[in-house]
Amino acid sequence: MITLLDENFSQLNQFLTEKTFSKIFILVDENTHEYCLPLLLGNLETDISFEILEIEAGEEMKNIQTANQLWEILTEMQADRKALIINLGGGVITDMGGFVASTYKRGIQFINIPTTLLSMCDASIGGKTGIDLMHYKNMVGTFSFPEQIYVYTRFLDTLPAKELKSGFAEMLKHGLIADKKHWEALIKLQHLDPTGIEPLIPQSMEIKQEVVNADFHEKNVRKTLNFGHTIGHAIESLCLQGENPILHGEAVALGMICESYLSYLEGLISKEDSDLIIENIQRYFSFIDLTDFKDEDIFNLLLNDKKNADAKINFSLISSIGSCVFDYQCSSENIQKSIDFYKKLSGF
Ligand SMILES: NC(=O)c1ccc[n+]([C@@H]2O[C@H](COP(=O)([O-])OP(=O)(O)OC[C@H]3O[C@@H](n4cnc5c(N)ncnc54)[C@H](O)[C@@H]3O)[C@@H](O)[C@H]2O)c1
Ligand SMILES: O=C(O)C(=O)C[C@@H](O)[C@H](O)[C@H](O)COP(=O)(O)O
Ligand SMILES: [Zn+2]
Repeated sequence: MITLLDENFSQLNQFLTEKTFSKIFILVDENTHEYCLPLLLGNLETDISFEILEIEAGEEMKNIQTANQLWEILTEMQADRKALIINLGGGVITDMGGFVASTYKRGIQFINIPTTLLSMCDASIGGKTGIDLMHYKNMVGTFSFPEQIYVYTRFLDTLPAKELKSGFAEMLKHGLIADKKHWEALIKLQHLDPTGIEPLIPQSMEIKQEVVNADFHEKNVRKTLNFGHTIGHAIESLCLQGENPILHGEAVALGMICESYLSYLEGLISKEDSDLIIENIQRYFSFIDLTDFKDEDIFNLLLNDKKNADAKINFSLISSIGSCVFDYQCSSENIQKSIDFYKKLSGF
């Protein structure tokens, strides 16, 4: 289902020839419109008519208002159940487009063409679609697989460095939860650029795909993909409410620092491993200033995490580099200590 596209996009053209779609809707944001759509259209060979749907770029757009606008446009354009949505973009586009497709007329088909590192390695794979609600991350959504995922890594050539780094955080996560060798190969990279990262992308895609295949609906092992996200999502949500939103990968990097330290505090990993993980994440990611956030607000967000059950916060924690436990409950004292640890380390 994941295909690495050749330079003529022939696998995509073949797919469109074999199917009988009534119409194609290509969802882009302003940047993927400018940098990625020309390449797609230059290679697209199909008799099926298509429309371009463009939204503004950014996490702030991943909400019900945008979804509503897209449902309305599809309705006005009389999209029927044989219509196809092509999501051309990063995780915001694949999450949003997948959500709109999987709910419009109770579900039409969609394919993902990821254009960021983060969406290539993570967001386009696994069928989690959704939108944010009141700044709570991904609160409304569906589990719906795309028909196809087409990956073309040349899209990374125009991706801003900050966005490349954001995707790298999810790759580090894949190594930490499932594959020590992958982690070691990733941290060998001194500078992050598409050429250095590209050979490591297939392994990250494979880790994600394998976990999803084992537990599509996140009843058990899929929760490991959420390592770093319990605290990460809480901070990402708080930042989204303020003047300085941070990127998802930046939040995950912060979350992985706190949750690695928490893994140590809970006796799951040694201090040496915790230090090694944290030092390496720090090499790539600058610290985020948490001084404006109240601990109470962080804890309130943690209490709404999707992995929780029976009013208990369930963490996914590292049990060694390359393995992860889930549904792990920690003392409030240790959770607080892990946040204090980050604050102290960051020096703000
Ligand atoms: N569904 C999942 O499994 C999953 C997994 C991880 C993250 N996510 C979600 O993904 C989102 C983050 O995704 P993202 O980091 O891709 O963000 P994004 O979609 O906002 O893209 C990042 C930025 O890069 C621009 N861009 C995209 N491709 C480009 C290209 N080739 N050249 C130049 N600019 C380009 C975009 O316009 C945007 O400004 C978050 O909402 C996160 O919650 C979902
Ligand atoms: O695919 C998954 O499962 C993940 O947890 C991957 C995460 O990187 C991603 O950020 C996902 O959107 C988080 O999902 P959520 O259920 O915690 O909102
Ligand atoms: Zn993530």
